Amino acid sequence: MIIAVDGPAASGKGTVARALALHFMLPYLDTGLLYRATGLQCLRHGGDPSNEAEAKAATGFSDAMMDDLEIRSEAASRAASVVSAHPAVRQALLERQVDFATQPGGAVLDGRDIGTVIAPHAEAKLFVTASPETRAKRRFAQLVGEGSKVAYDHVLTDILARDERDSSRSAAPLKRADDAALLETDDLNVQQSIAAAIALVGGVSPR
Ligand SMILES: Nc1ncnc2c1ncn2[C@@H]1O[C@H](COP(=O)(O)OP(=O)(O)O)[C@@H](O)[C@H]1O
Ligand SMILES: Nc1ccn([C@@H]2O[C@H](COP(=O)(O)OP(=O)(O)O)[C@@H](O)[C@H]2O)c(=O)n1
Repeated sequence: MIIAVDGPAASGKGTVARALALHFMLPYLDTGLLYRATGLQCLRHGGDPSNEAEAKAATGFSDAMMDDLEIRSEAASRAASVVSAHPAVRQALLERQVDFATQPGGAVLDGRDIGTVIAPHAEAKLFVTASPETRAKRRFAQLVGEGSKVAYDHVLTDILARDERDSSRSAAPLKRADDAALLETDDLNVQQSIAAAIALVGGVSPR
């Protein structure tokens, strides 16, 4: 079974996707890491994330980059959202994601375009969301917990800017697939979100 989990920044899609992978015993890929690694590599090489050729060159990052602690930084988040708007970057990262999704036995992937582009035939699709303020509070708490010195207002501004960029780009914009179940997590805690996701996926009939 392929499970596609999409949604905006800090909606809880990674939390839900990891729990689904554990529950259904499937391998899991956080596709945001691929765009974050590209953005970070571009910055480290002195490139401009808004330049398509320089961003595409950065898709040749080494796997170790995905374990780099800086990948979760605000700078890497912003760079990821900028490089991800380039069709050449999305194309360069496509095969790796499709191969992961179509491996025997299935997989869980989370991102922005899993249900629409990477795995349009996924058996189960979830679109996880919450208000920008809820998401900013969660990301703020997460960053503070990791020792970052960030201001809440800055996190909210960053989330709103990423929402706008991710939704308005022409290449694979953030968009709920027509057949994706909506999971609104504003009024749910982590355990409740996970339980709701498992119930939604458990209720789908095989294609
Ligand atoms: N339903 C929820 N209620 C409260 N906090 C949550 C919920 N889901 C996720 N979180 C927390 O919010 C933060 C962002 O969640 P994460 O799953 O990384 O989001 P995303 O993958 O969408 O960016 C994490 O610290 C996570 O523990
Ligand atoms: N499948 C994906 C995953 C991420 N991305 C981009 O990569 C950025 C970082 O993704 P992420 O999932 O790690 O970010 P969070 O939602 O965890 O904050 C997003 O803002 C998107 O611009 C994308 O375009 N397509």
